[in-house]
Amino acid sequence: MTQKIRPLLAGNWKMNGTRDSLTEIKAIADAIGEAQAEKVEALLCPPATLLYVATALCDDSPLAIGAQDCHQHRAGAHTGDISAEMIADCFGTYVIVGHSERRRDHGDSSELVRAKAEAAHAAGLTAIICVGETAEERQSGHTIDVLKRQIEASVPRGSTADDTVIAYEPVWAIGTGLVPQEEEIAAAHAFMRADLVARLGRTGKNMRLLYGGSANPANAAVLIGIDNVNGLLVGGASLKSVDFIAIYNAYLKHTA
Ligand SMILES: O=C[C@H](O)COP(=O)(O)O
Repeated sequence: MTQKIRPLLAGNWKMNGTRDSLTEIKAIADAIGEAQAEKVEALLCPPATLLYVATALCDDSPLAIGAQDCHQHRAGAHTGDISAEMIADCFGTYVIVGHSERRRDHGDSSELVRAKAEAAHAAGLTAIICVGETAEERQSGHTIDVLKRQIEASVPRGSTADDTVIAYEPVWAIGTGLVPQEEEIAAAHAFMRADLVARLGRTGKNMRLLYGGSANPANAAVLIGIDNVNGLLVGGASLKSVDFIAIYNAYLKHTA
């Protein structure tokens, strides 16, 4: 049976944010009540330097806090990395893996992304696994092939709708102000839904599929109304509490 999917609004701060920015996190945490969060889950992924203090700030709020990447191993000689266990130890509950900026800047392959997602699951975290095509891949008509390949290689076989979220982020839409046509997003999400159902059965029906790429308060209402879009992964517009809260309120309105 397909259950009602609780949407997820996730903010990814990327390499932005210092202690001064904690006021933004606090403002978001204060704006979201338990009753609202039952309708639309909210998550912020600040840089690792703010993780622990951010979870402490959100102690009385349903705002979830997550990290932007994790190492595939539990511990060891990996200078500069953090493990999924460390994220859980800081009371983080989510981790983004396979973001295109990690794939581009650090050469994360889909196989490595799967190992990271498995590490996240082992630590009790929910993994947000990012997939998406480049501009060249879209122009050459390979969008669906790319999504198929990335999902096949990046999503662990035993994934569940509770421990895994898939984020469709066309690389060319990230931070550019460019957003795909509604039909293009709908087609990508319909493909991902069918592919996940074929791979995972009922789990695939209930897994949340986020859209990410230049989402903002002005276009959020349209994006969240697209079939099989169960949430947004927001970069730039998550840095200011007023923008993130505006998107969150648009989501609440949509679910009312
Ligand atoms: O993780 C977030 C995405 O990369 C989207 O970033 P953006 O909203 O700044 O385009």
